[in-house]
Amino acid sequence: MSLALPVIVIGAGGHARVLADTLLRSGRPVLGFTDAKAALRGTALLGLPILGSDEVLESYSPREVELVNGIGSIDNRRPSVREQVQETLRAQGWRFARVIHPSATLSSYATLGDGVQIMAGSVVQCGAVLGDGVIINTGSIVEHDVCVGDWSHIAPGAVVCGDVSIGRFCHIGAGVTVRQGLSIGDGSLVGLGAAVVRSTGTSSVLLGVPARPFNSL
Ligand SMILES: CC(=O)SCCNC(=O)CCNC(=O)[C@H](O)C(C)(C)COP(=O)(O)OP(=O)(O)OC[C@H]1O[C@@H](n2cnc3c(N)ncnc32)[C@H](O)[C@@H]1OP(=O)(O)O
Repeated sequence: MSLALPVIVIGAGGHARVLADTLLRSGRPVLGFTDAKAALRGTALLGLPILGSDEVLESYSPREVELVNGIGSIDNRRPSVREQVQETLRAQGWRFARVIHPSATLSSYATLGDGVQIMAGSVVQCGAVLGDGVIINTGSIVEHDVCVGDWSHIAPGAVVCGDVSIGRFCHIGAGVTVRQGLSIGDGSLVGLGAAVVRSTGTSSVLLGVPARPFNSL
């Protein structure tokens, strides 16, 4: 992957704007955003054009441009639009760039999947393994040897202590704390502010301090 290639951000919502802002701050050229809403075509965000729907990508070559997935995720619903869009475009030959904010502290001994996004002020410590499409959002902490599975989102201000294993397609809500050494199963949702003190199985919904399973969401 060439870091010098310009990028197009897929989507034009809040997450997309934060990513574009981060890319510009990193000195990466951004050509603009895609968005399916026809009315937005030709308008601008952060001084960058909304180019049109994803069909506009036909005018560009994957050899000359990379993509950034600007579609956020706020829950554990599957299939997520974020994942579907990226996998569809990847199958067409597009590469998804990683986005790492210059203020993030990222260990050289962490392992990053395709299209990982590490936002402002976050910390990822040595031995961490982040899967494809993972978001480490603003000001969150991913401690040593944590594994975060593909398409999971660590929301702003969450703290994941050492040796935790988080499955694929999980949402770890804003301000959550996860005790060291625990496992959180694939497809789980931890509501904002929770303190996770026990491991959980797949598709769990956990709320509160200490976090308890919640079955009616
Ligand atoms: C950059 C960004 O902004 S990234 C986004 C970061 N945001 C997050 O991480 C938010 C994660 N989402 C949450 O925590 C949500 O509150 C959810 C998913 C747990 C629940 O959302 P909804 O399904 O809309 O549920 P709703 O708000 O209707 O609440 C249902 C019940 O659960 C309670 N509840 C909701 N969230 C929580 C929570 N985090 N902890 C404890 N109780 C909660 C509500 O009080 C309500 O209880 P009631 O029925 O007794 O009144």
